[in-house]
Amino acid sequence: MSSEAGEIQVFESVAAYREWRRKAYEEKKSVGYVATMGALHEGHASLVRKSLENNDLTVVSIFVNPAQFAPHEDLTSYPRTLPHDLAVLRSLSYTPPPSSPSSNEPTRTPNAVFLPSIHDMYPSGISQDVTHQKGTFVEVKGYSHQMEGTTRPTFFRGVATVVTKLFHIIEPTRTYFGQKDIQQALLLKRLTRDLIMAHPSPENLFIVPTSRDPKTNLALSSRNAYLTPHERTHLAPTLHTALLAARTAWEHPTSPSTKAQCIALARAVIQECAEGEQEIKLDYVEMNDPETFDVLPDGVDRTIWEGSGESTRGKGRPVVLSGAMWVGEKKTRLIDNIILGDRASLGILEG
Ligand SMILES: Nc1ncnc2c1ncn2[C@@H]1O[C@H](COP(=O)(O)OP(=O)(O)OP(=O)(O)O)[C@@H](O)[C@H]1O
Ligand SMILES: CC(C)(CO)[C@@H](O)C(=O)[O-]
Ligand code: BAL
Repeated sequence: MSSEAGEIQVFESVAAYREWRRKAYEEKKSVGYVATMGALHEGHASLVRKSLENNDLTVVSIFVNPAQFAPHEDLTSYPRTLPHDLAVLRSLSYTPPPSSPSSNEPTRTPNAVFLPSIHDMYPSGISQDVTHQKGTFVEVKGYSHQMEGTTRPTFFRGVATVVTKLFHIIEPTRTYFGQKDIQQALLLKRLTRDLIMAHPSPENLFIVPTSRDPKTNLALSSRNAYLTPHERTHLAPTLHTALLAARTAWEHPTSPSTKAQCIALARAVIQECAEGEQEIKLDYVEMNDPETFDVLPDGVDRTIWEGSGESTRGKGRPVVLSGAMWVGEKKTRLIDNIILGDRASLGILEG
C-alpha cells in the first residue's frame, strides 16, 4: 500500500515499493538511497541533498531497527517523529545548475519514503537478546568488535543484517551514509564488497561529512534530543574539543606526539570538564586503522604511521580518531570522530 504525502510517495509494504522500483528500472532512472531511523535533522538532510544532486530519484527509509539495540539500550524511548520527518523531507530540493548536463531537468525533491513494519523486516521475529534470536543474520567478522563494537558488541550484527535487507528491497544505484557513524559506514562498504553486491556496488556507497552545530561544533545526532540545553551547549561538545586536541598533537609539523600522548591529551580535556560537572563519563577515545580497524600501537607517531603505509597521494595514511561518552542525567551516549590524513581515500565526500 502507498499513499501520497505532498510530492513524496510513502510506501509501507515491500511489494508496493518494489512496483515503484520496477518502474524506475524501466525508465532507466538512477535511485539514490538514505537509510535512517527517523528523528531527522540537518545531518540526515545533508545526505538526502547529496542523493538529490547525484540521482534521478531519491528514497529515504525510516525504520527503528530493534536488532541493533541491546536489551538495556534505548529502543523504546528512541525519538519517533514521523510528521516532522515528512515535513523535513518535503522541504528539501535540488535544482541542477545552468552549467550542468541535467540543467534542463526540473528541480528534484525526495520521491519516496519507505516505512517497513517490524514483521516485514523480521519475518522470523526479532529479539534484542541475541541468544534468543532465530532466523538469518549478517555478521561482518573481524570488524564488529573494535571502537563502537567494544561497548556495543551486537550493534554491527544488527546494522549489517537490517541494511542487507534494506539494500535487497530498495536496490539503490547509490547510497549515502554519515561520517558521524564512521565505523558503520566503512563496515557497510566492506559488506557490499564481501557480498558482491550490485545494488549498491561498493564504489557507490558514499560517506558524507559530519554536520555540526555551527556554534558548538557538536555533531548533530537524533539522540541529542535527550539532552538539556545546558548539556547540549556545555557538556556534549567536549568530545569534539578533545578530539581536536589529539589531532593538533598528531599533526604537529616538527614534533608530532605519539598515539599514546594524543589519547592522553584527549582524555585530559574530558577529565577537566568532568571534574567541574559530574555529568560526563568517557567511554573511549582511540585511534584505529580504517583498513583493519586495529588500534594503532601506542608508540606510533604520524611520521612513523605515514612511512609504514602505502602513499596516499601525499595526504597521509588515514587514521580514525574516534570516541564516545555518556552525557547528562539520562546518560545519553554520544559519538564523534575525525579522520586524520587522507579522508578522500576512504570514500568521504567533500562537505
Ligand atoms: N551529524 C551527522 N552528519 C552526517 N550524517 C549523519 C549525522 N547524524 C547522522 N547521520 C547519518 O544519518 C544516517 C542515519 O542515522 P540515524 O538515523 O541513526 O541518525 P543519528 O542522528 O545518527 O541517530 P543516533 O542519535 O541514533 O546516532 C546514518 O548514515 C548516520 O551516519
Ligand atoms: C544504518 C541504520 C539506518 C540501520 O538501522 C542506522 O544504524 C543509522 O541510522 O545509522
Ligand atoms: N546512528 C547509529 C544508530 C544507533 O546508534 O543505533
